[in-house]
Amino acid sequence: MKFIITNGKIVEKGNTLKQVDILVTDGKIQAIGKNLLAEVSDVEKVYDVKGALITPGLVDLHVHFRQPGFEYKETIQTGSLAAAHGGYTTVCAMPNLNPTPDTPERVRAIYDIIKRDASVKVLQYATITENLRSGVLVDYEKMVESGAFAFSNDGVGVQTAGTMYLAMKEAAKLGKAIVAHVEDESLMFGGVMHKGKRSEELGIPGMLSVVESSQVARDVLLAESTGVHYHVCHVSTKESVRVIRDAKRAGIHVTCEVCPHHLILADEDIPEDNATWKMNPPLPAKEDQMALIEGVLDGTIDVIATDHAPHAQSEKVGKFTEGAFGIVGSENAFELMFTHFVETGIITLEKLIDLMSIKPAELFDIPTGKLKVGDVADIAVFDIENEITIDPNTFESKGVNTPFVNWKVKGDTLLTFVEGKLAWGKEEYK
Ligand SMILES: NC(=O)N[C@@H](CC(=O)O)C(=O)O
Ligand SMILES: [Zn+2]
Ligand SMILES: [Zn+2]
Repeated sequence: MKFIITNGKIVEKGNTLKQVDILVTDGKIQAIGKNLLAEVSDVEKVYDVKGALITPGLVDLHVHFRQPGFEYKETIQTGSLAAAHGGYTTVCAMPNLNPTPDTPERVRAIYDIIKRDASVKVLQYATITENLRSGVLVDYEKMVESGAFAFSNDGVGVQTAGTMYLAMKEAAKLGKAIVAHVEDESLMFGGVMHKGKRSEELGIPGMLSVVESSQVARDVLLAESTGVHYHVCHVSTKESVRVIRDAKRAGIHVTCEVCPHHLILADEDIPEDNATWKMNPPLPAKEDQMALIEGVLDGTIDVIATDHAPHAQSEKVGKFTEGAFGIVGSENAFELMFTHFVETGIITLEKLIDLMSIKPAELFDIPTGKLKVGDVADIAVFDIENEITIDPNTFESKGVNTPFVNWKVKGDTLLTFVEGKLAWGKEEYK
């Protein structure tokens, strides 16, 4: 298959936009240049994107696809199509499933579904411990042999230092990362939103920041001791940012991600006691949000990940204490970040592409196209001119649980190609 994307814009080093055409042949980028249409024959399809932005396909280190076990919330098919709709070409799926991928057979069974159903490249995490909650480590070597991408107990924190230490030793031996959901359950005291002025006003049980940050502090020292690549999921507090900054200065191999919702919303934006705004970690205080932005700017925070966490509507209605933790993220992450961080001048478009595509792939050695001649054609095309309104009716995900309904954004996805195959395309391009 040979096709051309014409009249696109790419971002070059130094954040300059350049108008180009891209020629894709047999899944690879064959040429990037001007007027390619005039030079090339036997092109089977031309996508005229009329000045839209072309980026390397986005890479999401953190999604929940709910299969097996919770297919009513999402499946590998719907979740991966949602990812493609968001411009993602590679995503990493968390293991809080039923059964959890804690044996090689279970990991392989998930890859069988991925092969059959997925629209984008899906990499599956194995659990750190059997069944997430047990203190028993999985067989790290066998899990890696079966294709496990890295190790995470996302959804549940590793409660004892001893278990985390032994897990890190095993992962380090194999050169694999420990990707940590940091949550000390002994400090939860029933909290369901960030503890502060807003939780008091709303009368909702508050969660202390040390629930997260005390485990980050513990874990960076364990990472130093074991030499593992330690990656912190969904960092949300100023104390975590400070500890990670210090750990990086000390030469510890720690990386971390932040979610768009923690950068864009704070606890004071929660209008009422409604589980729409409930996620873990919770929407932080304004000063945490400022520290997260500072962390992105100074490189303490390495990447943006969505933590796409679909739930059924019936699980998200009602009060904070009643609803499930989590919001969907794949389909709006780029447009929210573009609108609230690039258009406002907080970061450059080049930096956003780095945070959402280049850096996550680099940190985890994920083979993916970077929009260079010879690379696999992992490509996303976004309309950054026209404003749209976020409407869950347009979602490919089964989950519509988002607090961003009716928000006006720019950066709507037009096309997503995975290894040269159209994974998602707006009606007019099909
Ligand atoms: N983020 C959430 O609020 N929920 C996630 C679990 C997690 O990411 O910790 C989920 O699986 O629903
Ligand atoms: Zn988590
Ligand atoms: Zn998660």
